[in-house]
Amino acid sequence: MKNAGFDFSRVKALSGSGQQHGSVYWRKGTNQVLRDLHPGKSLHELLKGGFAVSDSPVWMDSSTTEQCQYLETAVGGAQRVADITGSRAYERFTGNQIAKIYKAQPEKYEDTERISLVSSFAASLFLGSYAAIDYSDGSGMNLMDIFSKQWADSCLEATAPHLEERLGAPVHSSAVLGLLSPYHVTRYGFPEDCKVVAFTGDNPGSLAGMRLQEGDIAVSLGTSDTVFLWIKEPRPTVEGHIFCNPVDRPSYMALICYKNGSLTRERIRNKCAGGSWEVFSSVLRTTPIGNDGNIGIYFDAMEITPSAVGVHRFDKENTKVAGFSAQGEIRALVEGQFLAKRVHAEKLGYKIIPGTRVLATGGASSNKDILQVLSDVFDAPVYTIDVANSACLGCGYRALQGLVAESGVSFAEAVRKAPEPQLAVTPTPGADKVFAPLLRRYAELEETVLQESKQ
Ligand SMILES: Nc1ncnc2c1ncn2[C@@H]1O[C@H](COP(=O)(O)OP(=O)(O)O)[C@@H](O)[C@H]1O
Ligand SMILES: O=C(CO)[C@@H](O)[C@H](O)COP(=O)(O)O
Repeated sequence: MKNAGFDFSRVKALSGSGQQHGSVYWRKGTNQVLRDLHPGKSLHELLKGGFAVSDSPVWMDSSTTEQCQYLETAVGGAQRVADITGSRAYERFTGNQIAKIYKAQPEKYEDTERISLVSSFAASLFLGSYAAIDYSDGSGMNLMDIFSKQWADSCLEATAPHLEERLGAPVHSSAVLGLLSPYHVTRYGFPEDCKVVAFTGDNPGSLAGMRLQEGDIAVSLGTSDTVFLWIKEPRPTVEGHIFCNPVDRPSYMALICYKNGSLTRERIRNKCAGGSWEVFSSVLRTTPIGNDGNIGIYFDAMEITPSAVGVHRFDKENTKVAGFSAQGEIRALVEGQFLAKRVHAEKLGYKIIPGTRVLATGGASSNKDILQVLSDVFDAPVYTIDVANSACLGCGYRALQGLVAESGVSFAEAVRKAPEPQLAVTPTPGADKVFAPLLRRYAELEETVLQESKQ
């Protein structure tokens, strides 16, 4: 940005977002290094000795089943963990990752002064000291009570010793953390009074960027696929997650995450469409809605929702088949992925009503033919915003909100001049009748696959 001539002197506040659940382990003494950053040197050079753990775990890690089982047993069961933290114990959630590091590498845990999420790590670089974790991203750790918004003692105790001091107190997501570090003021020409607003997770950032309203459903088609909703009265269950809402303090967001998103679409594109999104799209345009009753469930990697693995194909009689034609495979994949999302969102209490909008974001939301299937399965219009990177845009909006939040201005008022989402596609007439029986069948077939996976 500096090379491109960006005028940093006009920046009043900044915020940001990071991939959820990942964790960074700062070595003892590094807070002082952050305070004394020399503007003549790069951050890479200054901080290269600053980490107790060199390979930070990210959300795709699923090696902590043992820690999850321990947490659920210690706290009183899966539903009890969900009642407190918004989610039952999940492998990628940060608390379980911390527990594994404590067990496998106790000397590294001992050498850790502070544990950040990816979001609060990035905020720390701008703040020039350890930045607090915000309530919304903090909800993805299996450590925070999402109702009292404090770390939950029972979860801390089951995770690792002296953890609270390594986490620091969480803050609300529009909190001003402090002024930008002098390092950036000198190096880039930011004003001295530029404020750093709490950073948050990529999905909460997207909720802000899409300006989600109650009643909307957002579908993010990034590396992971996620579905999220704005909710007022959360009832955590053992499926899906409840996070604190990043833009409205009394509200919450529900989130369902799928590991087999774009990477699985890319695999089928490579196998059945010669590696071309154009060919993949043309197949979606020319194959029949409902795929002649054929349904596919594609879990290349162990799925999160539900916890099952493998590729499962069924014909219109629900009989397992070994394969589909290349065209049938592409349609089965995309329809199956969206049938799953609607079935799971409805299980969480979501109702598709007249006026429902589906807001799509993430890399694959640039593909109109994929969005058409989404619209047909949900029987609702799909909207997109100008930029696919809604998490980033949302954090620009949240920086603005942070400047005015203390004077009681709501997020909606703060961003009222921002462009509205644009209508991308509407449902194909008659698609609702095709998908009504397929939704029931998908739910039953998924249950069968889940039971088989448990054997
Ligand atoms: N035209 C397209 N059709 C379908 N998927 C696409 C298209 N262009 C990009 N993608 C997918 O978008 C994904 C990246 O999305 P992005 O939101 O940038 O990821 P992340 O969630 O990691 O930030 C890629 O994995 C790619 O498969
Ligand atoms: O684990 C989750 C949400 O709970 C993921 O959605 C991550 O937040 C990262 O997603 P990508 O940006 O890699 O799609």
